[in-house]
Amino acid sequence: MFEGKNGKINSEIMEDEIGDNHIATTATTPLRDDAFEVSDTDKMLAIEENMAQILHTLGMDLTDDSIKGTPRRVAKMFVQEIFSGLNPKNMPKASTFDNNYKYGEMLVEKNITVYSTCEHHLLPIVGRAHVAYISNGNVIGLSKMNRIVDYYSKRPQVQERLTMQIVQELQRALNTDDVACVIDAKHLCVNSRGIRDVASSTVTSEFGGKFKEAATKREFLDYIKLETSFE
Ligand SMILES: Nc1nc2c(ncn2[C@@H]2O[C@H](COP(=O)(O)OP(=O)(O)OP(=O)(O)O)[C@@H](O)[C@H]2O)c(=O)[nH]1
Ligand SMILES: [Zn+2]
Repeated sequence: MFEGKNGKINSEIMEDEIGDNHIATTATTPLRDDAFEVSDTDKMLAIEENMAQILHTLGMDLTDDSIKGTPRRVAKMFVQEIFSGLNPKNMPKASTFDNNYKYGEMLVEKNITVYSTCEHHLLPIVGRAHVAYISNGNVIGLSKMNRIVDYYSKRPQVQERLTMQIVQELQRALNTDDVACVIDAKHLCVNSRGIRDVASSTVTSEFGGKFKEAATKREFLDYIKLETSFE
């Protein structure tokens, strides 16, 4: 289930396999069919070579002490850090438990830090995700929600797809449609170059199941407005 198949990975494949269970798979990362045929080590070697070529083309002296390690550093950072969510081996285990205490209200995990990378310019996307679900018999470890956000963030992304992938993965893990996500993030490609609007941020949302209903949506949006401070 962790093999690439028609450019889809991990949960995207599983989503297809459970067929008409609940949601349509729409938010898939565009990957080549042979994306998993090259090892991480070989990917890093190829990226290092290409990055050295880019810096050389820009006129940089790659024998300089300060930048001679840069191609390798960038390759390692791409594969093992900022794009590590492309490798299904890094998919967090979404441990779920029975809802023994019969908690029946929504659970909101808010202010989850998002560090992602815009796939159009390869510049950072930095912001907050707010995720909620209503249990259908299962509950999930709180930190797993943060980990799922982090995993899908560590891909070249557009914010719309990131928002939908988080919801889809939680719907799969919790076996319910009743999941929602709002992301508010700054795109450095908008803030620091191009239009250079440093003030603007982008809000995206995905509301599944009961969260499409006005009262439930309102309750979620009200919770995420709470200013929590424990200092
Ligand atoms: N929908 C969407 N667009 C994004 C996201 N991140 C970056 N973009 C936009 O992608 C677009 C790419 O447009 P292009 O015209 O091809 O690129 P560009 O010439 O660099 O555009 P400017 O940024 O306007 O200078 C830009 O408008 C970006 O702001 C995202 O997460 N979602
Ligand atoms: Zn961009």
